Amino acid sequence: MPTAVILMNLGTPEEPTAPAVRQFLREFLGDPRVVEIPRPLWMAILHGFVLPFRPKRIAPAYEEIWNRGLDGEPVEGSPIHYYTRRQVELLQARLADNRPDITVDYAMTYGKPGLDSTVARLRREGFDSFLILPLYPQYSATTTGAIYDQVARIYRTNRDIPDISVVRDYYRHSLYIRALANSVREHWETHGAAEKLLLSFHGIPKANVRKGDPYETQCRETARHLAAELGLPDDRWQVCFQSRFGKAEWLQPYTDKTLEAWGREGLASVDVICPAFASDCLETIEEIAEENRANFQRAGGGEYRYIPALNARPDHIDALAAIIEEKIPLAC
Ligand SMILES: C=CC1=C(C)c2cc3[nH]c(cc4nc(cc5[nH]c(cc1n2)c(C)c5CCC(=O)O)C(CCC(=O)O)=C4C)c(C)c3C=C
Ligand SMILES: [Fe+2]
Ligand SMILES: [Fe+2]
Repeated sequence: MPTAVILMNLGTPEEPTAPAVRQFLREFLGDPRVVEIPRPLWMAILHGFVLPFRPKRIAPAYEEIWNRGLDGEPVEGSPIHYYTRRQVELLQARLADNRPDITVDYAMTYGKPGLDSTVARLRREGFDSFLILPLYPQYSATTTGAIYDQVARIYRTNRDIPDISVVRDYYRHSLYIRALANSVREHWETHGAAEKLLLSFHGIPKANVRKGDPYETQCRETARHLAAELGLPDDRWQVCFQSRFGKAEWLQPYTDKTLEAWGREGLASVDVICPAFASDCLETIEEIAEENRANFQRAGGGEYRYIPALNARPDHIDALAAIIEEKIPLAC
């Protein structure tokens, strides 16, 4: 049976302007999976304090990365959108020979194109079987959980329900770990290995983990597998969590505080990798490759090198293809 694979990523504003960022944040931060503060209180905060101010502050950061990836690499539009589309093209080409039964497409959890409209279009094209591959190696209710909600909405609003399955996580898939390890080794071959490897994962509130979100465990396991694959001793690497939002306590140690402390201690060099991001985006390019570099060096640190996300690397495409083929066995 022909199956449509839908890669899903977080999403991004339509353009790098305050109104477009506001529209994106309204949808994203309005999702109860993302912010679990009681609804009436959060709606008052979101509409009274966040949406009037944050878009104006964040739009210039989007402007910085728009049409430019890492080190000014030319990309079209927002990097997360660009790399997700590249992954679709490369996966389709990679699967073309062996798996003509599989078509690859994409959707964003927030912003465009949405899952509803992508599934509706593919159904008009004749697909009734779907595999959704969230580009989040580590499951969190705040990301992958939100995608399950959108699938549930499709079930709820269709009479003739399509067959949809979702890849819950792939944080310990051997080809994902191998692709991460290859990217670090290649980086070391070019630049030499830094004193420390910092593995920076997107954070979530600590309370979410206390209530049962397995994200932290999966991040720490990813890190252990990667360090083992690299043969890196425990004193050479550290897990941290970035992109804290709001006043509540998030997973620790925080990436920015750790880098500032290492800078103050005079660390001569650090390599930084972000294994939770399948594609470079605002949070890796602007926050990690630029802002945290400046903070580390201002505090007294030495060389700071960001190792790009797996993006369009052939070994990343191989890993995604293997995950898909394991979920959609060839019909005999
Ligand atoms: C407010 C709560 C947030 C949670 C929880 C959260 C979890 C989370 N996010 C990602 C991946 C990405 N987040 C990105 C941007 C982003 N994230 C938040 C907030 C939370 N994220 C905000 C408000 C923003 C927008 C930028 C800003 O205003 O600071 C992005 C980048 C999107 C882009 O356009 O490039 C990604 C990717 C993960 C993996 C995760 C939990 C595991
Ligand atoms: Fe986020
Ligand atoms: Fe950020």
